[in-house]
Amino acid sequence: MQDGNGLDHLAGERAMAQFDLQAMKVYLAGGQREYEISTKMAQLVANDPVFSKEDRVRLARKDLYKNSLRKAGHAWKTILEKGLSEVEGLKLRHFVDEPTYTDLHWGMFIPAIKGQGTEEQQHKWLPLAYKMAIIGCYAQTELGHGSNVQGLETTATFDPTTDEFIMHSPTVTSTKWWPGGLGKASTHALVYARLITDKKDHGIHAFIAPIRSLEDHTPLPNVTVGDIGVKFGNGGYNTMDNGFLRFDHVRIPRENMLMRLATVTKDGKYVRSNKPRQLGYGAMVFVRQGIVIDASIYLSRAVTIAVRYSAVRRQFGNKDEPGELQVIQYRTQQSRLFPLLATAYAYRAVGFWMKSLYADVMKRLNDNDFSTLPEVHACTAGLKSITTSVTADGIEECRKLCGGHGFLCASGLPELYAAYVPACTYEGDNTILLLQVARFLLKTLSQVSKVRPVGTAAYLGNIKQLSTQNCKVSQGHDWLNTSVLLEAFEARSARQAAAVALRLAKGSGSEAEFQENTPELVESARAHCQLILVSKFIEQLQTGTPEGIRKQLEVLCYTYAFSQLIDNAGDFLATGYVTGNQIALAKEELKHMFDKIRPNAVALVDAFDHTDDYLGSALGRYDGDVYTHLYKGAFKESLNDTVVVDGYEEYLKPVLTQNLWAPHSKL
Ligand SMILES: CCCCCCCCCCCCCCCCCCCCC/C=C/C(=O)SCCNC(=O)CCNC(=O)[C@H](O)C(C)(C)COP(=O)(O)OP(=O)(O)OC[C@H]1O[C@@H](n2cnc3c(N)ncnc32)[C@H](O)[C@@H]1OP(=O)(O)O
Ligand SMILES: Cc1cc2nc3c(=O)[nH]c(=O)nc-3n(C[C@H](O)[C@H](O)[C@H](O)COP(=O)(O)OP(=O)(O)OC[C@H]3O[C@@H](n4cnc5c(N)ncnc54)[C@H](O)[C@@H]3O)c2cc1C
Repeated sequence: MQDGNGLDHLAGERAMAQFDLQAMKVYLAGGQREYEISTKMAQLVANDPVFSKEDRVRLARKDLYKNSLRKAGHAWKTILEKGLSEVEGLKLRHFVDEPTYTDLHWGMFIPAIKGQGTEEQQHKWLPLAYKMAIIGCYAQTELGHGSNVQGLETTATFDPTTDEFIMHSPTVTSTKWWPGGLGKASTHALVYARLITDKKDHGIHAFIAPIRSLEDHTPLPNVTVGDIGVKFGNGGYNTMDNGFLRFDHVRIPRENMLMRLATVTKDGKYVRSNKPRQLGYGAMVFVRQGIVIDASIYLSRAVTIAVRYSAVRRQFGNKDEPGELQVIQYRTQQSRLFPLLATAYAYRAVGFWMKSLYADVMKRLNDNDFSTLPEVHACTAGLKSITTSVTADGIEECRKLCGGHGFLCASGLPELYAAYVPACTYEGDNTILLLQVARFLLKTLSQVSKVRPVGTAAYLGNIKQLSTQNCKVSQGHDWLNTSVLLEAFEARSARQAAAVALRLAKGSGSEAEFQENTPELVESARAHCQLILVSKFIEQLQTGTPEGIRKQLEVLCYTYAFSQLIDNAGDFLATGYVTGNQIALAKEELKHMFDKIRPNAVALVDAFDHTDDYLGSALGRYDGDVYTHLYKGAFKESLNDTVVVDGYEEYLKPVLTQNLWAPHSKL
């Protein structure tokens, strides 16, 4: 056993680092100011006992939820008392590190009002929401429909005699089901419902419905509301009160319909604005763009745990070296772990770019320029899908990389997975979102001779060239030319999209044919998104990365790109752009990259700057003192509260003392 005397068991690893760690920390934080805020908020949370994460996986649901309410209330009080800025508040929430009702209030309720409310409505609702005098949630999904938003059943029928909407849940399947914060905390719900005026159905619109009394928090008359039940895993997403909601002819004022995109007048006339109705999905675009950086953060946590532990853990050995080998020395461990490390870096770089993409589209929308909206939708939907799927799988892979100890909650990995994996479903099921990207690609290709594709789809403008010329790589180091690398990803994506588009074009255009081709459409969407990820990672590196970290970032970028190339070799080969030999050369280059990462691995995860408090992992501790803390941790287990277990007298003793076995027994 190691000594547990506060020594840095990873000091030798850290001494090998070949880059400027501090500069990397600042880069990953998004700048010096962000880095300072992050450090300050991490300490603030770690030093406040109310925010302790201890025992989260052992608490019963009621206690877990109450504790989460306590933390959220305390966080809000801290924000007000310390006068924290918006960025500081967001960081504070980040380090508190558990899903709670305030996420939906700030993350979806408020953005939806901003995006879909008129100025007058914003003036009415936003001040109340900003001071949290009301708590809002985002009630879109129903028991019967989530992905198919147009299929929602809740109705909002206008009654001109009273100037009100009647909110109603006509069927069991129309029950709102899943909205976070709805179950127990919210006073108001942003409800997506079918607007009906004069017996005419105008489709889905957004309404603000009060659901609980502001006096005593009881549900308002004819509102049935509650929590939907325990979810996957211990702790994890169970701190959130995902809820159900039914309306029985509940009346709300006409002004509670968000009317920026469409209006209902006092006399019941329905008037559409000239803005695209897709702006009604704006809150989803907002959250999806933020999910990419979140993916990087979650993946980096799992990778930090797995890298540090792999440097501490020793198994077997060889004739050439004394003692057992660190498991990080094994090529198979490296080939599973280092691409995930590189992926966490890639998603960070792309996440920064997504923020600028989102800022750009918002600016354009304010100027009534809707031209980039389809591309931004495809981008946010696609990257949300890819990054969450890879991250969820990556956390699970890191658990396996930590062997048996990874399966213990003390590793921090089971809870991390439980908290993260719903990201593959919420904000749009990942397959549904890839199909949206595929539709965008088909549309872009169908117009390519008339409309020059822009932004992330610009390469489709070169479809002829990309479809005819082949990869020029003849030696391994040819792959280190980023233009060559990018062209491979462009050609593979363009060819996959063109192949499925051609097949569809030859058909009758029926929905059945489209359905038949959805697996290929999803693959082509994935190829397009992988291209975006590789190209934006490269682009970010080429725009002013500090000298002290550039080399390492380049290594990570190649590692990411080569592992994508190899993992998807079947697709690359099938398009005919690359040969088997070229893939083999990329494999060799990837191994060279692993050799470059190896001495820097621990420092590269240190650069994510996750505190021990935030990681909550005995395996991922900064000092690497894994075994002492696993051992100490066992004594916190409630089964060990007594030496002789509760239940011994009733259930164990009889087994041990009554001789129930009989010779004729079949046992
Ligand atoms: C500790 C406490 C601290 C306290 C202190 C407070 C401090 C502050 C804390 C702040 C915290 C903030 C954190 C924020 C994080 C937020 C966390 C969020 C957690 C997540 C919870 C989950 C929420 C949800 O899941 S909400 C529900 C999401 N639902 C979906 O995503 C449904 C998926 N379905 C769809 O998106 C659509 O229906 C779709 C895309 C399938 C299309 O359906 P369709 O019906 O076939 O198509 P249609 O609607 O007719 O449209 C076709 C047309 O429109 C284009 N389109 C579609 N979508 C969009 C879009 N989003 N934008 C633009 N365009 C779009 C589509 O491409 C078609 O175009 P054309 O082909 O050109 O016609
Ligand atoms: C933790 C969590 C929090 C959530 N929070 C909220 C919230 O705050 N507010 C809110 O409104 N909602 C929320 N949701 C709901 C969430 O947005 C939906 O669950 C999500 O959009 C997926 O929809 P669905 O459940 O209807 O899945 P379904 O669409 O029923 O998907 C089931 C399966 O069918 C497949 N499928 C469906 N349609 C097609 C198709 N056309 N082609 C091919 N395959 C298809 C899907 O890929 C999937 O594999 C939350 C969900 C979770 C898990």
